[in-house]
Amino acid sequence: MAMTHDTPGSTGESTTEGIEESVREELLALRDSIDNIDAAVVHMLAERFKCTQRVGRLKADHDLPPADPAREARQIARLRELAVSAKLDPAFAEKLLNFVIAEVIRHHETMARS
Ligand SMILES: C=C(O[C@@H]1C=C(C(=O)O)C=C[C@H]1O)C(=O)O
Repeated sequence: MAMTHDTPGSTGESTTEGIEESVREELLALRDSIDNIDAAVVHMLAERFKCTQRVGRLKADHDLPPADPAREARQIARLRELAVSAKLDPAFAEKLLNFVIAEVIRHHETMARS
């Protein structure tokens, strides 16, 4: 899953110059909320990885396999249902979860080797 994109804003120019004041205010207010949501996502992911690191330790100590495909299938089915009820594209929710799980499994594989 490609998680990067071009970032034209990273060179310093802003899209909020030269636009109507009320539009600019609404855009800035929405961006404030987006920044808060992004911060929450980072904090939630950090907590999730704290848990998965502990799972990885348990698995490494007890010679359990890094991945559990049956568990993943249940998580994906559940997340797709949650996405539908939240009006989020379930295919996107599945891709995102798979992306996170792939990283977790990579960590668990590293822990199993050490
Ligand atoms: C965290 C675990 O290890 C792996 C990672 C998972 C996850 O990130 O949710 C789920 C299943 C496993 O493939 C687990 O087995 O619970």
